[in-house]
Amino acid sequence: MKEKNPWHTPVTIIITVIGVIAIVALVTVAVLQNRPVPQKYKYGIVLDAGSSHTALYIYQWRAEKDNNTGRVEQTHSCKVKGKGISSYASEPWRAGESLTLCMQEAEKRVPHKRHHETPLYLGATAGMRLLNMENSSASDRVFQAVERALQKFPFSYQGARILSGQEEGAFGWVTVNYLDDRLTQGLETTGALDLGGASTQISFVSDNYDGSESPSNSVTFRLYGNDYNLYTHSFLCYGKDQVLRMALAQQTQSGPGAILDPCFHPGYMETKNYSVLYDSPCVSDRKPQGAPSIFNHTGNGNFRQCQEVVKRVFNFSSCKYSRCSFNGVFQPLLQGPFGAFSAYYFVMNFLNLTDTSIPLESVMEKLTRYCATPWEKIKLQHPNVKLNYLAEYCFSGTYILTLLTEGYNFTSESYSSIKFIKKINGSDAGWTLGYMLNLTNMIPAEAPDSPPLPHAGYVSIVTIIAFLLFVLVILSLRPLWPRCSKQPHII
Ligand SMILES: Nc1ccn([C@@H]2O[C@H](COP(=O)(O)OP(=O)(O)O)[C@@H](O)[C@H]2O)c(=O)n1
Ligand SMILES: [Ca+2]
Repeated sequence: MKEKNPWHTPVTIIITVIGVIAIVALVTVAVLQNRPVPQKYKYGIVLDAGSSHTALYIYQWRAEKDNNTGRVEQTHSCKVKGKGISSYASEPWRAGESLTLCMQEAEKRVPHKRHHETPLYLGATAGMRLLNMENSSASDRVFQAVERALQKFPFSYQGARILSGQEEGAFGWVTVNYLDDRLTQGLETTGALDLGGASTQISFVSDNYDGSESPSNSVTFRLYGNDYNLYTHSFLCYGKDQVLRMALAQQTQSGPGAILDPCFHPGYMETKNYSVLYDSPCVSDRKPQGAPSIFNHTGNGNFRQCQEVVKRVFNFSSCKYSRCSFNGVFQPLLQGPFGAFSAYYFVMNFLNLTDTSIPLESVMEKLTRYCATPWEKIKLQHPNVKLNYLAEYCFSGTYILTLLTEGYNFTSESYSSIKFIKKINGSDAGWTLGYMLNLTNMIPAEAPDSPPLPHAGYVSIVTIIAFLLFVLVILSLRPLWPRCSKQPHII
């Protein structure tokens, strides 16, 4: 005769209730914890204070993905009216004032409730490097004025500073490879060529370069679990505007008063001021003594002769390393592909020469014809281009080809591995994005753990496991189930 255990029914009920609560709790946690957050963007603003002008860039990324794969993108850019901040050395307040319009635009573009958390950076490049060398208190005053102007805005101001040449080169390289999604994939990287008005940068990874030969040219990164040993060099004074000064300064040495310049079109003639020409540390030591205050600058449009003039701004005489580019600067063996941006793009795009599948020899022939075209004809062909910019494209194109081939040792073959680019996937190529990614720690050293399952899959699996657990609990309680609860007990 079996005696009924008085605990059977209550225990079963309690365990079942606890089980159900636990399962409901588990599923709820699973659903809530891994649920995609409603889409929310974060923003960052970088001002690129270049030697010739300042530009503002706004970047945005999804808040929940900031530590994940490359999805920071440029949403807006604003070109500051007027010249670069270094040109306001004698009236610094105007440097600050010049930024106002673009900053007001940024205030409208970034959603109001994100203003306070949006970091704002200003990075200055070669124009401020030169001003700082020439007159450091003037450069301090420019920064103070800029700082005062930027702090009036509601963003999270993170400072204004001069980037080193290495930083400028390395962050340009990070930007190009980030936008191409080469870093997360561990793919072969793209070298970066940046041409500014006052300096130029070359940065690339070369397999047979370990950084020991010239440590100052070496930058190491660990990004997404991969180590990179980057070669980078910034040539101060080798931006296209300063090289033009150097080329002119060199030609005035042969006799003051007039220059017949092969880098300018036949028929071009302007009266220029020596003091303006020599007002830069890149050329100031070459100023001839007792020269007249003005000179006649006349063009004769000859690419080959222009190339000879440009070659003279490079010094190839000594190299204490295994190999050099120019001016005794170490450069390992070139390893492509390369992306060439900023003035490289603007100039080659104007000249219709961005297609590098055209052989280098044909590019040179085209430039020869362009340089030889009379100035009057050039003006008629481009009525909307400002004349002082228009006059310089023959020189700038010649400088670019000479820098690449004679300076960096690109050959007819390796020239075709260069792409002249402005944007990659909607964002401008340049140092600004890499700079911001670095300062906001948005590129992790190690590859981020990718979720093993998307959210829906995760919820389904937890639900199935919970259900199985439930069944298991119920079955395990079977021995405790009252056998014949509906039958009258037989005593
Ligand atoms: N639409 C444009 C914009 C800039 N540029 C040139 O691109 C260069 C930009 O240099 P930058 O102001 O960034 O100067 P750095 O401080 O980088 O040396 C200048 O030589 C400008 O004249 C151009 O040729 N066309
Ligand atoms: Ca620049």
